[in-house]
Amino acid sequence: MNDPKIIVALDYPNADSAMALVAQLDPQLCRLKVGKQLFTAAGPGLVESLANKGFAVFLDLKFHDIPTTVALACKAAANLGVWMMNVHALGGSSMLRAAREALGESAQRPLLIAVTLLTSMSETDMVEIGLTGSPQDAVLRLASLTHAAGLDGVVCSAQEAALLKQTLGQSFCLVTPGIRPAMAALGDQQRVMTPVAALAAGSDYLVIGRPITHAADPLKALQNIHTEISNEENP
Ligand SMILES: O=C(O)c1cc(=O)[nH]c(=O)n1[C@@H]1O[C@H](COP(=O)(O)O)[C@@H](O)[C@H]1O
Repeated sequence: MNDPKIIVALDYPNADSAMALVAQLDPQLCRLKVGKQLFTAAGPGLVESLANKGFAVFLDLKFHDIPTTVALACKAAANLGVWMMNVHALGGSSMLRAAREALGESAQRPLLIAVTLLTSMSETDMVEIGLTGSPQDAVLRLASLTHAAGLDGVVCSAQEAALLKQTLGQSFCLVTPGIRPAMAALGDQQRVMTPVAALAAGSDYLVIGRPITHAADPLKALQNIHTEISNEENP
């Protein structure tokens, strides 16, 4: 498979534990996501070494700050050779545009996406922070803002994927965490979907962490999901 749909979330406390998993994985089968925990513990050197091993790396640091700071952070991330990075759409239009402009127009630039509403958030959580309307309303509003600012796509729940593809077009990239194979534990995720259902709904890439990294046999868990997806795509 040349365009792996699965992004394995490397939510590990240090480089050694992350690399122990990565040693079992194949860049033809999955991409990798480095988030706040691992990046803070292991630093940019780890990101570069994953990229040098041939993995497409999604640097998930969810930048959210004043426009100039975010633009400079995006430039620094691009210099690490990542495939994709993200910012928070809640940072607003000026921040989103500054982030996008910082990456320039080269064909080799990383994809830039924005987090809409975290998949861990329920309607009750939204009310607490003053967001009115349904999760779908908030995601559509933030994704439209992101689209208008010229970004490549959003992170959203697969539950919102069909609506976003319909409204913002097929080429707007949808990256969906909150993926749970049937019977898997939900953990802190609220708005979840199975891998096959998420792709059918319009997800372009599936971010999967604990169902793979906490499995007794992580490689087998990845292969099982991969097979399930491939069977659905090529029946
Ligand atoms: O930006 C993300 O990747 C992200 C956004 C979001 O709304 N929800 C979400 O779960 N994530 C990330 O996706 C991964 C999900 O991991 P699991 O819940 O273990 O599959 C974690 O690394 C989260 O940081």
